[in-house]
Amino acid sequence: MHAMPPSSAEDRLPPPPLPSPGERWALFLDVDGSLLEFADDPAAVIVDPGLCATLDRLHAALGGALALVSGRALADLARLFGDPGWTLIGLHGLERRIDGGAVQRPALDAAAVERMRRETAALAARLGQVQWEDKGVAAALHCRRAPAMLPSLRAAAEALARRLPGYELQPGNLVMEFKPAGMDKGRAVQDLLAVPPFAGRRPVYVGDDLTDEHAFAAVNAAGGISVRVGDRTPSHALFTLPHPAAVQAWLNALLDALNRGAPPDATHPAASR
Ligand SMILES: O=P(O)(O)OC[C@H]1O[C@H](O[C@H]2O[C@H](CO)[C@@H](O)[C@H](O)[C@H]2O)[C@H](O)[C@@H](O)[C@@H]1O
Repeated sequence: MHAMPPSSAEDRLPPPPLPSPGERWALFLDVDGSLLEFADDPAAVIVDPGLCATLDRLHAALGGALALVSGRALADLARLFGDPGWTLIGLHGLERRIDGGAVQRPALDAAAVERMRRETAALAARLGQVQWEDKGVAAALHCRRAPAMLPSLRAAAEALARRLPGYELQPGNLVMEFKPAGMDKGRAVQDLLAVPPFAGRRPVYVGDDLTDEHAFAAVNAAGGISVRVGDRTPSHALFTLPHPAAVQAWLNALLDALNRGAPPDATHPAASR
């Protein structure tokens, strides 16, 4: 990732703009902590049907150029959001379903995956009060129920990661994640910006966590709009919103602005829904 900027100006970040007339945006949205409030248990987060309806309408108004970009597995995103037609990026960029197409995921070394699963589960059991989240080829060790555990969790996870070939650590909000090495949300966003329906549009990325910094840097380099949710510093983001409720309000304002402007891209099937 790019080096983090100094944090001096972070608290004075402005709220994100709305599109100028005729401006074509591609919208990338992180999930936990950005669209959704945190919950103690990752399986317990709630998705308001009103949010899904807003995202459906934005998907149409943006000519299909809407993606969720998450650390969750694709199957988990589909469970939460009702298997939508929007582009879904899971496991920090590793799993992809672009524009309702086939699921793409790389082949991985089965022995390395199995070892990661076994050793991360054992670490969680050994530490106690740490929740092991099974994400198939990735795993997350959560300490939201015992935040004081974070320093010892981080130290133990860093030591384990050094012994797990093919894996790297992704720190997050009261979590240490083990993910296959070499992929991040920034690369995923860059890849999407090269293909329809995202190509040729101005990227806009909304996210809250360290994993989103990769995407902020990629979006800034492409002349886009990076929006940090909350007040975590330092950050590459150029704009900010305080919490998921403010994100949802901004998404509704964005939808209004798009509907007042040019009609949606009629070449994309989402436009006729
Ligand atoms: O990239 P995201 O969509 O933000 O996903 C990042 C991780 O989010 C989830 O963990 C976080 O949210 C949980 C539910 O609110 C919370 O309990 C946990 O403490 C947070 O770290 C998810 O469980 C992970 O798999 C995602 O990678």
